[in-house]
Amino acid sequence: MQLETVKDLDQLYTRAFQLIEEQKDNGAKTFGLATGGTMLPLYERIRNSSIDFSNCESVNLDEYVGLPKEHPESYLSFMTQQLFKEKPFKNSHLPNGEATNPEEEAKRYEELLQSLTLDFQLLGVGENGHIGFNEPGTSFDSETHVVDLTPSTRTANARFFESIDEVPEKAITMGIKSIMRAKYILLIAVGEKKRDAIKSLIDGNVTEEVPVTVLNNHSNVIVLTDLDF
Ligand SMILES: N[C@@H]1[C@@H](O)[C@H](O)[C@@H](COP(=O)(O)O)O[C@@H]1O
Repeated sequence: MQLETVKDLDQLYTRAFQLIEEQKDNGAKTFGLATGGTMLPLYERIRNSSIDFSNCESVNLDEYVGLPKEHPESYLSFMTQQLFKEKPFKNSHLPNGEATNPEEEAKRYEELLQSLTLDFQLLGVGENGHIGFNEPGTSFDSETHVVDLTPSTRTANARFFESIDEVPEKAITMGIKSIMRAKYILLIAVGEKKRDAIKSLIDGNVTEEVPVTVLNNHSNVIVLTDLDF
């Protein structure tokens, strides 16, 4: 794992953009994308650049279950607004959170992922160390599945909704194993709230209790953060 601390956020996102561009120039065709506040300045950078993804595919990590696609906080809406509208990919895939049978949908999404080669995966991290929506305790062998969101994750994400009651209770997420198949992973962690999660990652004690620590088992990970350790 390569850790890069960049104090200045403007420089941090410039570096993140540069790493994505480098991957694309090196032939990456399938990009795993992430949502969350951390990604907003990065997507803005991409929107304002001349990078062209029209020959690439994207797959997103996760989607809320039961939130209408057109809800502004669905991850499909987030991605459309922040990226796809201005920077379309040849195909963009997200789990369908409105599927009548979410378990079947998770299976379909996993099969789709396995039919692609995930060249690159962008990751944020939850305050409790979750990646995608793989909450603490998720098996490292997990593939795409339906999850019950923890109270701490629902509380953290409540800032995007009118009230916590509106935050969905379930989501479909790529599993830890699905994420670990990516050839190259870029994790971005900004702000003190992410300190405990990144500290656990750096300490190297790999445990399912802190999902992000699994990245110690991957040979091609870069962690970009504004935190000093
Ligand atoms: N499912 C997403 C994660 O993929 C993301 O990493 C996390 C952190 O979000 P933020 O960047 O807003 O802190 O939020 C959500 O739970």
